[in-house]
Amino acid sequence: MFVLRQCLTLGTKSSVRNFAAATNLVNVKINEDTGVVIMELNKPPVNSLNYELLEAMHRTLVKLENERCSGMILTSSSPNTFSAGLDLLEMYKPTVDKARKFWGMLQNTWIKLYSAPYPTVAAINGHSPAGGCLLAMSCEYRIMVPKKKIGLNETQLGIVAPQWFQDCMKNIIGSRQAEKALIAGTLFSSEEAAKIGLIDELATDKEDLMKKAHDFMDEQLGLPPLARSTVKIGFRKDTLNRLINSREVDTKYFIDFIFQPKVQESLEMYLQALKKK
Ligand SMILES: CCCCCCCCCCC/C=C/C(=O)SCCNC(=O)CCNC(=O)[C@H](O)C(C)(C)COP(=O)(O)OP(=O)(O)OC[C@H]1O[C@@H](n2cnc3c(N)ncnc32)[C@H](O)[C@@H]1OP(=O)(O)O
Repeated sequence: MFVLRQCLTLGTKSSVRNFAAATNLVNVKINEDTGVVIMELNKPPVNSLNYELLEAMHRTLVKLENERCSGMILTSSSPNTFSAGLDLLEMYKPTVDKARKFWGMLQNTWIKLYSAPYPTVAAINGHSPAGGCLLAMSCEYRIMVPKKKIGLNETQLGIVAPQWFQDCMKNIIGSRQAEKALIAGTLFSSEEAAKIGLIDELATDKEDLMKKAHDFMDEQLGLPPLARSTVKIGFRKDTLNRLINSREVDTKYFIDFIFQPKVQESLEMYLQALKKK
């Protein structure tokens, strides 16, 4: 398998097909021999998750259900950032309809990614705060380049990581560590994240990152797929059902929360600080 993959990546046998996407917000390539898909987020400069990017991801995940997808590696085309998390402009002075549509698409995308039956790896090639961390945590395995930041930092911005974001973290690093990290809104360095198990492996550089992601994929492809996915979904179903059974309430929390004047003030100040950087 390793030799086959090397041949493919070195281009001696080109069986990698671009996956026709309706937008260029995600680049999707499928290796027709192995069925492994690379989904690269491509919304410069920092892959902030707005409605359009989430919709492109969601559409891809739906499409993959009908393709011979054996596994998916999620990464980013940005040189420095995996994803900057939710697009703050979606939460700053939106209309109720726009905010509702945005949140619904975030929920849709997360449900698809978290419940994907095939193996999923986050190849985290840059910073991954808040919603970026959620995407990474929704994959089964996380590998990260050195000296970047990852975590659910919402508290530091005066907002709150929703229950399902929190559940994902708890499932990975345990309740005590998650409680501390969520209350403080900690952004961990890649090295710290590896120590507490928020990421599974540290890569030395981007090349090593993709090699390690393919290595993990090769291991998983050696397992009986039905048994593999049944165990995966068994572990994830409580977290999934908690959101699926309360989507409307979760949306109402979001809307009520972001329309508070204090929250809008915090968002405005944070956006200004980011622009001034
Ligand atoms: C009872 C229960 C109640 C529940 C209620 C729920 C309430 C709401 C829940 C909301 C959950 C929120 C989740 C989120 O994901 S919020 C977003 C958090 N993200 C961040 O804090 C990251 C911010 N960005 C950065 O720190 C840096 O940009 C980064 C380290 C990622 C990259 O740094 P770099 O130096 O490379 O790039 P710049 O900072 O110069 O940024 C480039 C431009 O991009 C703009 N930018 C950055 N991040 C965002 C973003 N998240 N959204 C929109 N725009 C962003 C930045 O302003 C720069 O723009 P300009 O080029 O125009 O200056």
